[in-house]
Amino acid sequence: MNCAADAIAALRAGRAVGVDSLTVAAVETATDEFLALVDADGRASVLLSGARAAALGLANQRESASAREPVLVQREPWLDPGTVRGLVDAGRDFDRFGPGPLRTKGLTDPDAARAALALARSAGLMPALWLLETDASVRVTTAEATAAARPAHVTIAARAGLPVEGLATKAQIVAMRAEEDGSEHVALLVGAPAGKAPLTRIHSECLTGDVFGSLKCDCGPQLRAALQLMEAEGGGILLYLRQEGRGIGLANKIRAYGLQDRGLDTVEANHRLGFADDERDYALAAAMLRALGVNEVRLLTNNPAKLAGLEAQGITTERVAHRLPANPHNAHYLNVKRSKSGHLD
Ligand SMILES: Nc1nc2c(ncn2[C@@H]2O[C@H](COP(=O)(O)OP(=O)(O)OP(=O)(O)O)[C@@H](O)[C@H]2O)c(=O)[nH]1
Ligand SMILES: [Zn+2]
Repeated sequence: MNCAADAIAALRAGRAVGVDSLTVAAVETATDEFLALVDADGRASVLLSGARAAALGLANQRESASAREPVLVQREPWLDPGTVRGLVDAGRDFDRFGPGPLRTKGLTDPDAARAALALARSAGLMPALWLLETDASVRVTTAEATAAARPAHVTIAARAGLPVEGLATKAQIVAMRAEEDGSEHVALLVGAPAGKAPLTRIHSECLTGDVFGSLKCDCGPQLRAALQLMEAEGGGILLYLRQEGRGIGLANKIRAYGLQDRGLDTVEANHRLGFADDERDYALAAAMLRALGVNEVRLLTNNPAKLAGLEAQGITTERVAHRLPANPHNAHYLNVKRSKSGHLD
């Protein structure tokens, strides 16, 4: 039984989840009816990520608080569920002055709190949770929830041939499942990836760019160019990781786009939502390569974190630059990635 997958589904469905000593429910999905049942007298406090607390000006209220540490907001009589939903939603920051004054309080189990927030991110929800005083039927341990946020073990679920538009070479698609959270990821083997270090691309899911051709990023052109380069070499490996929005999930990425419409850049928008600039991790990519019998790659990327991430997992990695021409919509985004996120030229 995969407890973390159960817990992720429960958070999405607006139900309570136990993470060791804590019981939480997502602010985004818990309804008034549910809260009336589990928190009849309105005592549940509100757990925020450190980054979101910082955006609300709350991070420095306690000695130990830093942008990375979870922060617990004390419940006040005027802090009704609707007000809390507005407070945790960064898209509402521009509408009005926030309610207040808010006060933080100490956490009894910061590790479980951090793990519970990681679970909300795995569920693709805002990083904001009700801290309830009831029991939950779905329970995970801090260790299970933490591992689910950074899956590192895969099993091959299925494989088949796949004809791909624009490729004369045969491709094979291999579906893999992460053991920690049950998430599904894909490897596309183009031609015959031969030699000791095959040409490889680690591609993070971008529904808007990959499928709809969004011009806000460079994902679609990078994906297609990578396949062409692999074909030209006679073979290569594309790992398609379900790390939408640099690991914050689809709805949160679209929230980030909404904030970018208001003038924030790609990094500022993630912080305002309560996330780190980049929530991805590449242990899973390394595990997928190992499952394919590959220990050494030439990696198409401009992102040093991908190189470091694979090297840290013992995959020997050489970089092959992968820069595509900018367009008027993504030029600023690509500049910010270079100046703030350390992307290489
Ligand atoms: N949170 C967030 N995610 C974004 C944004 N734009 C694109 N993404 C996501 O960023 C990921 C791709 O990251 P990139 O930085 O383009 O590329 P990279 O994978 O880090 O590095 P390269 O290997 O050099 O392409 C995908 O998961 C996209 O969904 C944005 O403005 N905000
Ligand atoms: Zn993209």
